[in-house]
Amino acid sequence: MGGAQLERPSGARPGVCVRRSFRAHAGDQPRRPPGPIPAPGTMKQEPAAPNTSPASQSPTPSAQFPRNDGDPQALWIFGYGSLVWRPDFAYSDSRVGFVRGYSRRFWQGDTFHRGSDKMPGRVVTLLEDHEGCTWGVAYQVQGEQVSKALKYLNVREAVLGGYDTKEVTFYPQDAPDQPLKALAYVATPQNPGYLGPAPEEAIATQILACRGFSGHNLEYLLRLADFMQLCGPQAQDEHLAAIVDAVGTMLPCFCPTEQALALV
Ligand SMILES: N[C@@H](CCC(=O)N[C@@H](CS)C(=O)NCC(=O)O)C(=O)O
Repeated sequence: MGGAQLERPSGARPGVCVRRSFRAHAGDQPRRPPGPIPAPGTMKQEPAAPNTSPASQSPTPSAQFPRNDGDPQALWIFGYGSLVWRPDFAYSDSRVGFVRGYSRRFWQGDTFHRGSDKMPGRVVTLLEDHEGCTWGVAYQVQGEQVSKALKYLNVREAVLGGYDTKEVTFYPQDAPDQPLKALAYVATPQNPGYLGPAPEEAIATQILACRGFSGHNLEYLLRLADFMQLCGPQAQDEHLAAIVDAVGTMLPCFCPTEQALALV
């Protein structure tokens, strides 16, 4: 099942989360992710099944069950990496928006989905950052969707990915004055797959070289860059853009010129 089929945002956005202070990168140039890659599949939205109490849900590894007004039995799940384009669980509603106080970093190793034991790929996690802002998609699950989603994500994110759960405050892009409590999957430095910081050029090299059961690590990077492009110019992620930039610089080395391909 595909992931986010997001409508390209139109016009100015009421909900803007812009860094309070721009941290220039050495040799910083205006950067743009590459042109759009084939859009991900359509989102799967199903009518919610009758409510079941969250107490009967499979336990989340650590965060409490974030409750919101309205339907306290519903759960919002915040995705900021592959969940943005491939949630692969049934949900009732979805919103594009952001969380404050976190920055997204390609600092988590992945030996299953986008890498192997010998060549771990790099996927994203959230880094606590007072000035940070991370854009993504929040999915609302209700009724029996809750236990199914948590059970699925526990395997995909926690067991296979090393992620733990954390409660975050999500600001919908079109209603930032009505924030929602949501569950996010975050890879902390204590998990065995954590790789931590590296120069963005080194991260780009690793991404170009790795693939796993869910596909190439480059697809993971470019689908995320495509999502950020859809969010509009106010959604900045300098770390992501720097890695995409570095990949663009290196790709010619991986793509022989016509001359090199000329038959002798
Ligand atoms: N928890 C983040 C990152 C999730 C993520 O990328 N997790 C990896 C596990 S290592 C995954 O599910 N990959 C599936 C894929 O690459 O298609 C999110 O909310 O999107």
